[in-house]
Amino acid sequence: MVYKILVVEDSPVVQNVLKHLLSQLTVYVPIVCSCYKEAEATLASQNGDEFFAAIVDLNLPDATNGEVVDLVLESGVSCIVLTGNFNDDLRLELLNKGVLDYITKDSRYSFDHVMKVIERLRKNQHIKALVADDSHTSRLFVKTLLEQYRFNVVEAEDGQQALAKLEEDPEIRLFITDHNMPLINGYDLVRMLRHNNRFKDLVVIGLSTGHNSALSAKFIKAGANDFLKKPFYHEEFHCRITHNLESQEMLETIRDLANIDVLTKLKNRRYLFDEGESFYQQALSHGDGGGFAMIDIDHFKFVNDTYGHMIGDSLLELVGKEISLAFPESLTCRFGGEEFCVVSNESDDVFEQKLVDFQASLRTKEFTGAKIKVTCSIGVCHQKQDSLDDAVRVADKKLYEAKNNGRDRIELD
Ligand SMILES: Nc1nc2c(ncn2[C@@H]2O[C@H](COP(=O)(O)OP(=O)(O)OP(=O)(O)O)[C@@H](O)[C@H]2O)c(=O)[nH]1
Repeated sequence: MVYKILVVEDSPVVQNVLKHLLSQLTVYVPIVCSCYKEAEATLASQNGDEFFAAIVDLNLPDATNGEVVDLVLESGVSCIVLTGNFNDDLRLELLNKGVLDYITKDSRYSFDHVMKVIERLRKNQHIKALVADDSHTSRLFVKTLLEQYRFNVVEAEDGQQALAKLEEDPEIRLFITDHNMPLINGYDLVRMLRHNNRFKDLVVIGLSTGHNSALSAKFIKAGANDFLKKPFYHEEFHCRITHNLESQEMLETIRDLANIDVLTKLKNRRYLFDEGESFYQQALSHGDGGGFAMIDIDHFKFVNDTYGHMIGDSLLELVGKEISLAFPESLTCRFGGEEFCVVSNESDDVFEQKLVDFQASLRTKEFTGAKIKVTCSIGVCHQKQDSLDDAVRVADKKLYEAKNNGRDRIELD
C-alpha cells in the first residue's frame, strides 16, 4: 500500500526536507505543489480523496492568509499545518476547523513532529477504539476527534454495553470511558478490566466533568493509562492518546523481542515455558486436545558442514515457516537449535494426521538455493499429563526413540 502525501510549500529547502523524510519511509509518495493554484489543480485532478494527508504552509505566494487550509479540508484531505508564524488565535481557529496539527518551523524537530503525525495516522487506521459515554453529544465529540486521526470507532451508551463490546471484540485496543454512566460507572469498569488478564494491553483513558479532583487519581490507581477532565483541548486529547498508544506499542515490541525467535519468527523456548502451560491446560480442558510434539530435523549438522551456517540458518527459517503453516491453530515454538515443538489444541486424531502430513510434505520439498532435501523425526505425547513440563519430557523420550529407530518417523506415547 502506498500513501500519497500532498505538500503545499513554496520554500525549496522545506520542500526538499519533506520529500526526503517522506521518501525515506517507502510507503509514502510526496506530491509537491509550490502555490495555491497548483494545489487546487492537483486536488481537482486527483479527486482529492486519493491523498492520505496534506502538509501545508499558510503563507503561499498566491494565497498569503492560509486559504490553502480550506481548500485541503474541503477536498476531504487530512491537513497538517507547517508554518513559520506562531499565532495562538489562528492556531486555535485552524484546530477548530479540523486541522490535525499546527506545527511551527522553529527547529529540525518540527519535521520529525510532522512525520510522527503522519505515521500515527497510518497506524491508527488499524486501531479500533471504543468510546463509552451516556451523553450522545459527548460521545459524538470524542468519536469525531478520534475519526479525524483515522481510528475505527465503536460506541457504547453505558458501562455494561461497553463491557460486552470489549468482551466480544478482541480488536478493540483503545478504550475511552466517561465516569458517570448508568449500570457500571467508568471507575468500576476500569477496575473490572484490569482484573482480567485478557485486557492487560488495552489502553484505557478516563474522562469526566465536574470538580472531583480525586477522581483522576482513582482512575489511574485502578489501572487507567490516563485521565482527562472535560472540557479539554483536542490537542491535549490527541497528545495523551498518542503517548499512551506509543508506550503500549513499545511494550509490545519489547515483549515480542523477548518471546520471539529472531531467526524463525516462531515463539521461543522462553515463551513456551512462560505462556505454554496455560495454552496446554486450556487445550486439555477442551476434551481430547493437548497433544505435544517435538520435531527435530535429521542430520542437520551435515547441512551446516556441507553448505555452511548461513544456509543452515535459511533452512531453519524455512522449516519454521512450514511448521507454522502446518499447525495454524496450535502453539508452535522453536525449542532450540534444530528442534521445534507444537502444542496442539485439536483432537488427537486430527493432530496425528497433521503431523503425518507435515512429515510427508517436508520429505518432498527442496529448500534454499542449494535445493536441500531434509527429513525430520517426531516424538509425540498425547496422553494427558499434569503439566507441560511432563509432556515435554515424554515427547523428548519419544523423539529419542524415533532417532534411534532410523529417523524420519513418528513415535507416539
Ligand atoms: N546454522 C545453524 N545451526 C545450528 C543452530 N543451532 C544449532 N545448530 C547446529 O545444529 C546441529 C545439530 O547437530 P546434532 O545435534 O548433532 O544433530 P543432527 O546433525 O541434526 O543429527 P540428528 O538430530 O541426530 O539427526 C549442530 O551442528 C549445531 O551447531 C542455528 O541457529 N543455526
